[in-house]
Amino acid sequence: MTGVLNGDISGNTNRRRGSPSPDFTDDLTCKVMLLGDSGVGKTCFLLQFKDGAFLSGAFLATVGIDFRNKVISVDGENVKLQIWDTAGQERFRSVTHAYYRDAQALLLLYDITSKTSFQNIRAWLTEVEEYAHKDVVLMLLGNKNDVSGARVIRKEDGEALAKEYGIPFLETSAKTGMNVDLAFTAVAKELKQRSNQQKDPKFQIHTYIEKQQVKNSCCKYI
Ligand SMILES: Nc1nc2c(ncn2[C@@H]2O[C@H](COP(=O)(O)OP(=O)(O)OP(=O)(O)O)[C@@H](O)[C@H]2O)c(=O)[nH]1
Repeated sequence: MTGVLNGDISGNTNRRRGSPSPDFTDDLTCKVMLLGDSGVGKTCFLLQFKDGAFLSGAFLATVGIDFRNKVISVDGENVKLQIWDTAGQERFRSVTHAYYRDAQALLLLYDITSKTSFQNIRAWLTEVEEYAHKDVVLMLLGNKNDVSGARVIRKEDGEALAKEYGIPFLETSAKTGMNVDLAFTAVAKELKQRSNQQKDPKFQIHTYIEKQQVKNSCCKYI
């Protein structure tokens, strides 16, 4: 929705290019990239997480790539998420490819009201395989789950596709905020765990997401 065309705006001038490892300064810094077709809701998803706000109204496609930072507390430690919002439009693809290599996590979004955006997920995963680091943390997100009347992709279809690729899956809504924090927290926990294996070696992103979803659905009825 917003957008600037940036060069290296990471601020991490001393990082080796191509390394997927999180940075170790005072806090852990992790680069997370949002991917998916134009209009699936990447910018709104980021703004909901960053500011707790939803921008409805006219849709303005992202130009190139944009980023926002947010520090969250994970198990008592600060994790700085540097979140890159990419343009979904095909014409910016060569710009965004250049950034894949530095990302430690990729959130791949489709729109549950758009069959094309779901069908294109396989193509996005091929790009991920080609341009991202092999150890990147990946998550599939079916966004716009608030628009139940216009749904064309069943939750089971999203789950099945994610299972086929062995990646975690969530349905989300950038409008209501449903599972937005959970997606980023799960990624931050996974990256933190990778940075310090001894502390919580048993952490499993799939299990964490499943447990949190059960917890959230139980809380609705309390
Ligand atoms: N109902 C509903 N609408 C959403 C949601 N997320 C985004 N939208 C709407 O979908 C449209 C596209 O959202 P954006 O966030 O700009 O999409 P994008 O993926 O960033 O698009 P590009 O920048 O072109 O890649 C906007 O009109 C948003 O208001 C959601 O969760 N629910």
